Amino acid sequence: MPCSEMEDEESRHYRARLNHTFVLFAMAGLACFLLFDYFQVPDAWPTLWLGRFLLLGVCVLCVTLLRRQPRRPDDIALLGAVCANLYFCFGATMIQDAITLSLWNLSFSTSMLIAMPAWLVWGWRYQLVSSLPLILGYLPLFLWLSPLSLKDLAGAGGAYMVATMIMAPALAHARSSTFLRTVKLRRALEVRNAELSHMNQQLLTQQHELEYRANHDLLTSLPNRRCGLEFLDRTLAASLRERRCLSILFVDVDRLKYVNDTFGHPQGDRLIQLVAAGAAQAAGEEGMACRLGGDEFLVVLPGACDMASQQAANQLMHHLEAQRLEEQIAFPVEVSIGRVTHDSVLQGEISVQDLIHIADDRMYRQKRAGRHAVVKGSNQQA
Ligand SMILES: Nc1nc2c(ncn2[C@@H]2O[C@H](COP(=O)(O)OP(=O)(O)OP(=O)(O)O)[C@@H](O)[C@H]2O)c(=O)[nH]1
Repeated sequence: MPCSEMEDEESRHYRARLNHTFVLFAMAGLACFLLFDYFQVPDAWPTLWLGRFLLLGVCVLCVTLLRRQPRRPDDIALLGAVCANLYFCFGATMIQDAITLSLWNLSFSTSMLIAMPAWLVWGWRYQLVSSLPLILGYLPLFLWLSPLSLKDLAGAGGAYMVATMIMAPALAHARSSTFLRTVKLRRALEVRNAELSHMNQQLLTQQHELEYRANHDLLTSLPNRRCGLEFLDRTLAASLRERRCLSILFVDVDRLKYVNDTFGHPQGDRLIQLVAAGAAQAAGEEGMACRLGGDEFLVVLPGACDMASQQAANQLMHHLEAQRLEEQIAFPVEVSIGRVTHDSVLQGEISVQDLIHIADDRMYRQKRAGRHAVVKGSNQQA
């Protein structure tokens, strides 16, 4: 829905609500003045009451129509206001004394001056149309039907009434333009807020993507070197503190260059991905496998002593062999693994660098010894 239409829609709903409240208030006011008619205009109260009840009927009709969310709620309120002002003109002609006429005039003028601009959001034209019966009808009717003179009328709030008729449209205009400006600003604010939250969402998505890229290797989706070493650092510290075992596997793909050169780089990539999947599986739920770079991987096994780490290494080798057979891969899917287990109870402190260095060394020893195997042991066996 275009912005301007939404603005109209919102403004209309708001106007309908205000008009509805205003008519209810007007009804309460009309009912309260029944006693005024009875005591202050004893000769004509039945006629005034008849008029008041007719007017209350019109108000009920207005309320009913306003509740149906009409397209032009101001027109309905205008109908009520015109009828009320007509009644006011006729009622004034039935009053016999100047004091009561003053009260009558003041009550209506005040409601026009204060109540209407306070409750309704009318442009000056509507306000003017509503006042037309007063402007055009009051004086002729008064001169024709009232027993009082023009002098009495002048002393009974006549000047105040004239001032009211001039000021009411001006007040209505000021109120209406402020209201429309507020609606427009609120709508603009909502649109801007929606844009900002959309942009925020996009930024969050981008931030997550950047975080992922900063911590992961895109070819294998494994954590990258930095992330893996951070994990090892934390895990080693926890193992030393809790006096638990910790094992790592330094995994290097065998003959990747040969696979690249003979079967092409995509197959080389595939080999790397196969090893990565195997390493992740061997790491299990508690551990972590990361790609250190090129064809090197690190598997961190928290809590794994010698036997468990040997099992993990074997699991990796078997996984690769099984994959090769299952997918009928023509090139070798093999790795050399340098395995280190550190038992903090028996061996005390060790640094991450030393741990990796030992594992790396063992892996190279295996390479030199003919590849595709695990060099095993605790770090003291190095
Ligand atoms: N396809 C592919 N090749 C890579 C990637 N990263 C590194 N390489 C290649 O992997 C090869 C690694 O060579 P080497 O270190 O000699 O290792 P190798 O050929 O596996 O030999 P050994 O480790 O001795 O068995 C190099 O030719 C690199 O260009 C990669 O992401 N994809």
